[in-house]
Amino acid sequence: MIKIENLVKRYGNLVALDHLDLEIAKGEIFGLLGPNGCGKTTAIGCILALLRYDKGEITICSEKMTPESYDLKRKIGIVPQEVAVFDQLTVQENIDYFCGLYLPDRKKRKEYVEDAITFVGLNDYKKMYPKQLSGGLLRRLNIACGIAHKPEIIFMDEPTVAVDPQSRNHILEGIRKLNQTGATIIYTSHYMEEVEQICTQIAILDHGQCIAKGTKEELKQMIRTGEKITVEEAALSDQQLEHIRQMEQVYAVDYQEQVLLVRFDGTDHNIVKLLQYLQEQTICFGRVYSELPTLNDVFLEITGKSLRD
Ligand SMILES: Nc1ncnc2c1ncn2[C@@H]1O[C@H](COP(=O)(O)OP(=O)(O)OP(=O)(O)O)[C@@H](O)[C@H]1O
Repeated sequence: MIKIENLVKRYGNLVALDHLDLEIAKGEIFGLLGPNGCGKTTAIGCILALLRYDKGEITICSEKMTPESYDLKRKIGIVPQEVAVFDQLTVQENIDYFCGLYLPDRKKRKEYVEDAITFVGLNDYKKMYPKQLSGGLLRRLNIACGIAHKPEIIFMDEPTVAVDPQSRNHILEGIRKLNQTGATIIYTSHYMEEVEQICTQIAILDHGQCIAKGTKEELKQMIRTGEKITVEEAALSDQQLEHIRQMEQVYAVDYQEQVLLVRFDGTDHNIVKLLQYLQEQTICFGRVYSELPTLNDVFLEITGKSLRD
């Protein structure tokens, strides 16, 4: 549905997109995940022909996207990172205005605007002005303005930044529902938990390049970490740490301020083996917990740094 080939975008000397290749199939919730400044917003700007680029090819529904591609634009909804609404219009009027850019038919528009208001849960606020809304409700209005014309493809650029947990869950649930009604969603975020929660395909970006792509399961299979076990308040000698390093399936051991973190290749029986060893050595310890790899581990293993850095 969307194909990006060899895309290069420079801002002066800075290469924001460095030969980026991506393909987004119809029906996906496609996550563009990466740290701040990796090029997510720039990629969206280029796809939507809002930004000129230096090199590459972008097609949407097999058509080249240009600033004049009005038929294509009607199929697309955009929820920008910064809330972009008119302060002098009410919630309802704002949604009607944005919907009207694509849908001239007034009667149909009235119905679509009502649907959008219900969809984002702003029924009690439709006569209010943006300045009267909380940050979370404003974000919901931003979404309603982007999706009211029922687009087939929706771009959402970090829609949950600075949003309270209740609105955040409402937004994530809404994205799933939009997808279930047939929309293809392109969702950018630097929150790996959200991307894991809702995205059916994920591309991890770093320095304007796609460093890995696949489903979350596929991405996690690309890395060595199978399981991470943390043991708190454990007093260990250097020799004991060395024994743990030598244990089967262990490939990395980190020990700081009495917190032991052991990474295992596989997922089988690791906790039992580790606890057995600690007991044999009569080592006292506090809380013990096991975690499966996250998308942050994928990013960490590929780039050597954390998504949160
Ligand atoms: N108009 C601009 N002029 C110069 N540099 C820019 C401009 N817009 C973005 N950049 C730079 O290009 C790189 C990519 O920025 P971009 O906003 O696309 O990243 P992002 O992944 O969307 O980050 P964020 O999550 O912070 O929005 C960054 O280094 C940024 O500083």
